[in-house]
Amino acid sequence: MAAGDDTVEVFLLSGFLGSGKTSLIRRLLNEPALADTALIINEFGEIGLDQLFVRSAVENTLLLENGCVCCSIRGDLTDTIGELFVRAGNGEIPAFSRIIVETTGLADPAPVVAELRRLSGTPRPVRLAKVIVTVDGVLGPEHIRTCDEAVAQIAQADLCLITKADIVDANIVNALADSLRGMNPAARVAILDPGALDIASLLAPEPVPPAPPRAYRLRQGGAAARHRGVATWSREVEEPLGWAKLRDWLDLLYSLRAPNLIRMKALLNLEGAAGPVVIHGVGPLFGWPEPLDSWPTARPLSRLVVITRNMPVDVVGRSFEAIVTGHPAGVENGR
Ligand SMILES: Nc1nc2c(ncn2[C@@H]2O[C@H](COP(=O)(O)OP(=O)(O)OP(=O)(O)O)[C@@H](O)[C@H]2O)c(=O)[nH]1
Repeated sequence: MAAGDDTVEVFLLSGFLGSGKTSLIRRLLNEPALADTALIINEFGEIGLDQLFVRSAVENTLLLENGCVCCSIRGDLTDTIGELFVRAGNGEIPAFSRIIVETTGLADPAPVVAELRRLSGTPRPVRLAKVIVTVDGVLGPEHIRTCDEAVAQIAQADLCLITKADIVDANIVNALADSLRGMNPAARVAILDPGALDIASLLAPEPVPPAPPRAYRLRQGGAAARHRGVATWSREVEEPLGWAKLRDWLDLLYSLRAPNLIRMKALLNLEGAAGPVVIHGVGPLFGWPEPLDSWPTARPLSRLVVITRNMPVDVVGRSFEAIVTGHPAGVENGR
């Protein structure tokens, strides 16, 4: 917020599925300097998980549900920002001076930017401060090559932030940075430091763009509202799940369908585990299961989300029921 000004700054955080948006938010919200931040999370799929992973900000967090902010729920963002003001006014949530909006990993930020610029009538002025786009240091080049959504996000960025530089060769990161500068010369390109966060640099206004963005062509003619071939399967399970069966299911899914699996995330209530366990799949890559200290849900509960492209999503649900829960194949449990 500028000195002497009660303007609320909005930071729009976009970036392809699994590129590190939620991880960055978790780090940002651990910073005392950002305590006065409200968070709006938009997730693809019917069961949201990210809000559970951002525990420290939970009281200041609102979800944008029912679809992707760039296509199906335009206008809802305006309403959600209004709701933040109402809740802060009622004392239901702490006062805030900045808002971070996390889009889905498939969102085209352009219509969201347009909506934020049109925003009026709020109790305090609201101003879009900048668009930050996370770019996956490992899979970014592949996303740029194959996914219009990733290209549209980079094109809208004021700041492109390369993540996962801690697990990629520096030459690959530098080549990715060069290609981002080529795609959007108006954006600053930075590499996210896996150690200390440079908050000032992340949140500071970006300098005047050195050159207008170069025209670029999307392979399918645009990203917003298209998300072609994308489908989501999500499932909640009350009873604890067996890790061996889950692993068998994941092995089967990933050995047969890896190219079609663009994102998988799960909060798991595993038999014999002391607490919740989180697993992430980003493209064909799978991370180690990560234990959480405590349940972010009211009671232990597994939540799984799988996002696919160009594959019938019922395959995911049927194989899950057959291998993991033992319910007969074809029972409609997925949502
Ligand atoms: N090594 C490493 N892993 C990272 C980094 N950032 C994110 N990850 C991992 O990448 C996976 C996906 O990270 P998220 O933060 O959930 O990605 P996201 O962009 O919020 O994902 P969606 O909400 O599905 O779009 C997780 O396993 C993270 O731990 C990073 O800078 N370095």
